[in-house]
Amino acid sequence: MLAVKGLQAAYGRIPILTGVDFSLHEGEYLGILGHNGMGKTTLMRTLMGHIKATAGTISFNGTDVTKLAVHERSRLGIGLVPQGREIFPSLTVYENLRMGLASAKKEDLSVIDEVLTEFPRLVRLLDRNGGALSGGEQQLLALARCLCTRPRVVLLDEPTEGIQPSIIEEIVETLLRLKQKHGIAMILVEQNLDFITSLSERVLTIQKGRITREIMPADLKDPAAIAEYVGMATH
Ligand SMILES: Nc1ncnc2c1ncn2[C@@H]1O[C@H](COP(=O)(O)OP(=O)(O)OP(=O)(O)O)[C@@H](O)[C@H]1O
Repeated sequence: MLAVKGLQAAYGRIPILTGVDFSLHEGEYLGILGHNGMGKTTLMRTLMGHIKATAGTISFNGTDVTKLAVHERSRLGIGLVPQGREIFPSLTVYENLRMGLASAKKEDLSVIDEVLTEFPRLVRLLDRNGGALSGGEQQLLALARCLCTRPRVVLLDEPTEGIQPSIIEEIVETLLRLKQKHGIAMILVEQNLDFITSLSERVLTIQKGRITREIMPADLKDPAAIAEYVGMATH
């Protein structure tokens, strides 16, 4: 579904992605684990088109999207839930969801109702300002807003950052439901080992802007082994 080959990206003259290679299968949940500053967010933003690739290719369902604009990738079915969530704090939950329709050719409000069936917690909060939600509720809103673009692959950047464990559980359940019911594929970038292992079918590790290891599904049952591979503490 997604094939990334030799992908490079930089901030000015500073290279950050130094040759990323991986592929994602239809409907797959793929985890990417890495320490701070290893290039996870840069990778997600380059896949979405917010950062220009300096070399390499990104192909999505057979189309080369490497040079396409963000809205064009969005229309093809790539969606990003950014790190930090980027909720509009002074807009209501409903208005935030409506922003998710902005890249569509024609605004179809029924998409919001459809998406909300998977987010019962948000239905009770539709008139509340985004800024008055908890971190976990904002994360659910950011995910729901992304789904309003009707993506076939969602790029989810550090969704558990600063979020209470009880709502992390709800995010996990929501993501599993999306996979089972809608077959959406997902790339999950995380530092939370438990979260990533409970959702992913495969996990890749990233170090200094390149993929260094693929952790097989059998190994995902042993978080201690994974922690050792990536030199991380279990959460
Ligand atoms: N706008 C920018 N200008 C210059 N350098 C940047 C910029 N954004 C990030 N960097 C640098 O690029 C490197 C990779 O950053 P990136 O945010 O992709 O890492 P990350 O793996 O997502 O880290 P984290 O887990 O802390 O979010 C870091 O060294 C960071 O300081």
